[in-house]
Amino acid sequence: MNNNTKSGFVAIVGRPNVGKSTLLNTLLKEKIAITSPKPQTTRHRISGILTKDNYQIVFVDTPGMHKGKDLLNKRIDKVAVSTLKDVDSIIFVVDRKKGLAEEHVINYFKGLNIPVYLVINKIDLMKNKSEIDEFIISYLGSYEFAGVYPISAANDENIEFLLNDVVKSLSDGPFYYPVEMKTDQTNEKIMSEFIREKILYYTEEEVPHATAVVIESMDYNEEYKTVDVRALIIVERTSQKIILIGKNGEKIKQIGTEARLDINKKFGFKAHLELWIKVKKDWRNRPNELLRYGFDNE
Ligand SMILES: Nc1nc2c(ncn2[C@@H]2O[C@H](COP(=O)(O)OP(=O)(O)OP(=O)(O)O)[C@@H](O)[C@H]2O)c(=O)[nH]1
Repeated sequence: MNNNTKSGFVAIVGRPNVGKSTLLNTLLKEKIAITSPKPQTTRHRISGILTKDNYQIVFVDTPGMHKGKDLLNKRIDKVAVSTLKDVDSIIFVVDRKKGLAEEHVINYFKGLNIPVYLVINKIDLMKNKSEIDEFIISYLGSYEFAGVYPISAANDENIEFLLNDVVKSLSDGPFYYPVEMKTDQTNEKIMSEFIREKILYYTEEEVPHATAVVIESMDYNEEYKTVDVRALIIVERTSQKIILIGKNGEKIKQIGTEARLDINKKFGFKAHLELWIKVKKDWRNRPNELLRYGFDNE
């Protein structure tokens, strides 16, 4: 490490489903945040750490901000907002022209006095340059952005322009984390998120958002390079449990198999995964249950 280092915290914010977690994974060139085509995949604050010779950026991937009604959604919004007060700059990700939802997020930038980079994501889905220009124009005038970056997070397109500018706005200072560290999430958290990602992928309608996953135990065997994981999947109703189990238990088996493969790849251990499903009525509106599943007032 040299003595002229720069470092800082950068929040990635935006509406649900715009591609924040995909961008984080692309910036880090590693999967640390789960993604899915369903809105509101990310529920917690996740840090991804990018360290190069002379700089370290701690990216904070926030849950998608929107005006939700239940207690869980209110907490998620609160997490995102409190994050903004603690960072050096903000990457604001959008995937459509400005509407009320985007206004809702932009309102939180006012008075912060830090650079906000406007990222127009998913340009691979746009027809031509004039469509991209229309997007940009819809945002001009609503806030003085430090820069505008049309990108494709999924295809790793134009990311370097954004990264270069983010690096320029870092302050001189020491690194916050050891150089080899890529995330501040615990192994339990990463595993439970891998399981939740498969649930999001394989279920529809109300099931994905009525689900929480908790790792109950995790036993490593260093000699044989194996890990026994026991995970609890919480749902709100018996009908949701039945959907998750699937015909002849096929759905839960598929979820378990795919999550296990992700865990093997990430940790280099051979995982044995035991999944249990439990019904907890209305857990998303019960403060004690939220605490138990890791949704504290972080
Ligand atoms: N075509 C295309 N799809 C993308 C791109 N970036 C992300 N996506 C897709 O958009 C969906 C949402 O991506 P996420 O990264 O989970 O979005 P998010 O903003 O983190 O979502 P929340 O966790 O709900 O806040 C996924 O299906 C991604 O594959 C992109 O550049 N192009």
